[in-house]
Amino acid sequence: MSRLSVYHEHHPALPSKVLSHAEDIASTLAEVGVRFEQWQASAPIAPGASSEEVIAAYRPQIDRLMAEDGYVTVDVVSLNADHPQKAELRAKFLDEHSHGEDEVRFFVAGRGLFSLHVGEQVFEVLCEKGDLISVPAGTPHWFDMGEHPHFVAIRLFNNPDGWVAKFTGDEIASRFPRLED
Ligand SMILES: CSCCC(=O)/C(O)=C/O
Ligand SMILES: [Fe+2]
Ligand code: NI
Repeated sequence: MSRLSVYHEHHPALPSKVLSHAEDIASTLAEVGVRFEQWQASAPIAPGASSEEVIAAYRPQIDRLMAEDGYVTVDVVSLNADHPQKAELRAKFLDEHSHGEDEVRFFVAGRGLFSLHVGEQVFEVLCEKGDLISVPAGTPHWFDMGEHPHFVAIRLFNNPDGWVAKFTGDEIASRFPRLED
Protein backbone atom coordinates (compact mmCIF):
# COMPACT_ATOMS: atom_id res chain seq x y z
CA MET A 1 0.00 0.00 0.00
CA SER A 2 1.29 3.48 -0.86
CA ARG A 3 2.46 5.42 2.21
CA LEU A 4 3.70 8.87 3.19
CA SER A 5 5.84 9.25 6.31
CA VAL A 6 6.87 12.75 7.39
CA TYR A 7 9.97 13.22 9.56
CA HIS A 8 11.91 16.08 11.04
CA GLU A 9 15.34 16.00 9.38
CA HIS A 10 17.01 15.31 12.74
CA HIS A 11 14.66 12.50 13.79
CA PRO A 12 14.85 9.69 11.25
CA ALA A 13 13.65 7.08 13.74
CA LEU A 14 10.29 8.67 14.51
CA PRO A 15 7.89 9.96 11.85
CA SER A 16 5.64 12.81 12.95
CA LYS A 17 2.94 11.66 10.53
CA VAL A 18 2.16 8.45 8.59
CA LEU A 19 -0.57 8.47 5.93
CA SER A 20 -1.84 5.66 3.72
CA HIS A 21 -4.94 7.06 2.02
CA ALA A 22 -4.10 8.37 -1.44
CA GLU A 23 -6.18 11.57 -0.97
CA ASP A 24 -4.37 12.39 2.29
CA ILE A 25 -0.97 11.66 0.74
CA ALA A 26 -1.81 13.88 -2.27
CA SER A 27 -3.10 16.81 -0.21
CA THR A 28 -0.16 16.72 2.24
CA LEU A 29 2.38 16.60 -0.58
CA ALA A 30 0.53 19.33 -2.50
CA GLU A 31 1.20 21.67 0.48
CA VAL A 32 4.90 21.48 -0.39
CA GLY A 33 4.37 21.66 -4.16
CA VAL A 34 4.69 17.93 -4.85
CA ARG A 35 2.20 16.26 -7.19
CA PHE A 36 0.95 12.76 -6.20
CA GLU A 37 -1.74 11.00 -8.22
CA GLN A 38 -3.05 7.50 -8.82
CA TRP A 39 -3.72 6.49 -12.43
CA GLN A 40 -5.72 3.65 -13.98
CA ALA A 41 -4.57 2.12 -17.28
CA SER A 42 -6.97 2.66 -20.16
CA ALA A 43 -6.05 -0.78 -21.59
CA PRO A 44 -4.66 -3.98 -20.06
CA ILE A 45 -0.85 -4.23 -20.09
CA ALA A 46 0.42 -7.72 -20.93
CA PRO A 47 3.60 -9.05 -19.30
CA GLY A 48 6.52 -8.12 -21.56
CA ALA A 49 4.64 -5.20 -23.15
CA SER A 50 6.79 -2.79 -25.17
CA SER A 51 7.46 0.80 -24.03
CA GLU A 52 5.06 2.01 -26.74
CA GLU A 53 2.29 -0.24 -25.40
CA VAL A 54 2.91 0.91 -21.83
CA ILE A 55 2.81 4.58 -22.85
CA ALA A 56 -0.33 4.00 -24.95
CA ALA A 57 -2.14 2.57 -21.91
CA TYR A 58 -1.63 5.87 -20.02
CA ARG A 59 -1.74 8.25 -23.02
CA PRO A 60 -4.57 10.52 -21.72
CA GLN A 61 -2.87 11.11 -18.35
CA ILE A 62 0.54 11.62 -19.99
CA ASP A 63 -0.89 14.12 -22.47
CA ARG A 64 -2.58 16.04 -19.64
CA LEU A 65 0.68 16.37 -17.68
CA MET A 66 2.62 17.33 -20.81
CA ALA A 67 0.09 20.08 -21.55
CA GLU A 68 -0.06 21.30 -17.92
CA ASP A 69 3.64 21.27 -17.08
CA GLY A 70 5.40 21.44 -20.45
CA TYR A 71 7.11 18.03 -20.47
CA VAL A 72 8.57 17.22 -23.85
CA THR A 73 9.84 13.65 -23.67
CA VAL A 74 8.51 10.43 -22.22
CA ASP A 75 10.17 7.04 -21.81
CA VAL A 76 9.86 3.81 -19.85
CA VAL A 77 12.53 2.49 -17.49
CA SER A 78 12.47 -1.02 -16.15
CA LEU A 79 14.69 -2.62 -13.54
CA ASN A 80 14.66 -5.96 -11.76
CA ALA A 81 16.80 -8.05 -9.44
CA ASP A 82 18.65 -9.65 -12.40
CA HIS A 83 20.20 -6.32 -13.40
CA PRO A 84 24.03 -6.72 -13.25
CA GLN A 85 24.55 -3.11 -12.02
CA LYS A 86 21.70 -3.03 -9.52
CA ALA A 87 23.98 -2.32 -6.52
CA GLU A 88 25.74 0.60 -8.26
CA LEU A 89 22.45 2.03 -9.48
CA ARG A 90 20.92 1.74 -6.03
CA ALA A 91 23.91 3.51 -4.46
CA LYS A 92 23.80 6.35 -7.02
CA PHE A 93 20.14 7.19 -6.41
CA LEU A 94 20.60 6.83 -2.63
CA ASP A 95 22.84 9.90 -2.42
CA GLU A 96 20.91 13.12 -1.88
CA HIS A 97 20.65 15.05 -5.15
CA SER A 98 18.46 17.46 -7.09
CA HIS A 99 17.65 18.01 -10.74
CA GLY A 100 17.26 21.16 -12.83
CA GLU A 101 13.83 19.90 -13.86
CA ASP A 102 10.92 18.10 -12.24
CA GLU A 103 11.44 14.38 -11.60
CA VAL A 104 8.19 12.83 -12.80
CA ARG A 105 7.78 9.09 -12.31
CA PHE A 106 4.73 6.89 -12.76
CA PHE A 107 4.95 3.33 -11.40
CA VAL A 108 3.43 0.96 -13.95
CA ALA A 109 4.59 -1.97 -11.80
CA GLY A 110 6.70 -2.61 -8.71
CA ARG A 111 7.70 -0.06 -6.10
CA GLY A 112 10.27 2.43 -4.91
CA LEU A 113 10.90 4.74 -1.96
CA PHE A 114 11.32 8.48 -2.65
CA SER A 115 12.49 10.78 0.16
CA LEU A 116 12.17 14.53 -0.36
CA HIS A 117 14.08 16.97 1.84
CA VAL A 118 11.95 20.11 2.07
CA GLY A 119 13.13 22.70 4.59
CA GLU A 120 13.59 20.86 7.92
CA GLN A 121 11.29 18.00 6.95
CA VAL A 122 11.71 14.75 5.05
CA PHE A 123 8.69 13.44 3.11
CA GLU A 124 9.20 9.71 2.51
CA VAL A 125 6.85 8.38 -0.16
CA LEU A 126 6.48 4.65 -0.77
CA CYS A 127 5.32 4.58 -4.40
CA GLU A 128 3.61 1.47 -5.67
CA LYS A 129 1.94 0.31 -8.86
CA GLY A 130 -0.44 3.04 -10.09
CA ASP A 131 1.30 5.96 -8.31
CA LEU A 132 2.61 9.12 -9.94
CA ILE A 133 5.02 11.43 -8.14
CA SER A 134 6.50 14.68 -9.39
CA VAL A 135 9.49 16.00 -7.43
CA PRO A 136 9.85 19.71 -8.22
CA ALA A 137 13.07 20.94 -9.85
CA GLY A 138 15.70 21.88 -7.27
CA THR A 139 14.23 19.72 -4.46
CA PRO A 140 16.93 17.66 -2.69
CA HIS A 141 15.85 14.01 -2.61
CA TRP A 142 17.02 10.40 -2.77
CA PHE A 143 15.47 7.18 -4.01
CA ASP A 144 15.75 3.59 -2.80
CA MET A 145 14.96 0.73 -5.13
CA GLY A 146 15.86 -1.85 -2.47
CA GLU A 147 18.27 -4.76 -2.51
CA HIS A 148 16.03 -6.70 -4.91
CA PRO A 149 14.72 -3.96 -7.23
CA HIS A 150 11.55 -4.40 -9.21
CA PHE A 151 9.86 -1.57 -11.04
CA VAL A 152 8.63 -0.39 -14.42
CA ALA A 153 8.24 3.39 -14.50
CA ILE A 154 7.18 5.99 -17.03
CA ARG A 155 9.42 9.08 -16.90
CA LEU A 156 8.50 12.52 -18.20
CA PHE A 157 11.14 15.17 -18.86
CA ASN A 158 11.08 18.83 -19.76
CA ASN A 159 14.74 18.66 -20.72
CA PRO A 160 15.52 16.50 -23.77
CA ASP A 161 18.99 15.76 -22.31
CA GLY A 162 17.36 13.28 -19.91
CA TRP A 163 18.61 12.44 -16.41
CA VAL A 164 21.09 14.99 -14.98
CA ALA A 165 21.68 15.07 -11.20
CA LYS A 166 23.44 17.55 -8.91
CA PHE A 167 24.62 15.77 -5.73
CA THR A 168 24.40 17.80 -2.51
CA GLY A 169 27.20 15.96 -0.65
CA ASP A 170 24.92 15.71 2.42
CA GLU A 171 24.87 12.25 4.02
CA ILE A 172 21.34 12.64 5.40
CA ALA A 173 20.05 9.70 3.33
CA SER A 174 22.28 7.26 5.21
CA ARG A 175 20.38 8.04 8.43
CA PHE A 176 16.89 7.40 7.01
CA PRO A 177 15.00 4.12 6.44
CA ARG A 178 15.63 1.95 3.40
CA LEU A 179 13.05 0.23 1.24
CA GLU A 180 12.15 -3.02 2.95
CA ASP A 181 11.98 -6.08 0.71
C1 LIG B 1 11.84 5.31 -10.65
S1 LIG B 1 13.22 5.97 -11.44
C2 LIG B 1 14.05 6.74 -10.07
C3 LIG B 1 15.46 6.97 -10.27
C4 LIG B 1 15.75 8.39 -10.65
O1 LIG B 1 15.71 8.68 -11.81
C5 LIG B 1 16.06 9.36 -9.66
O2 LIG B 1 16.48 10.57 -10.05
C6 LIG B 1 15.90 9.19 -8.35
O3 LIG B 1 16.03 10.23 -7.56
FE1 LIG C 1 16.38 12.05 -8.62
NI1 NI D 1 16.40 17.64 16.70
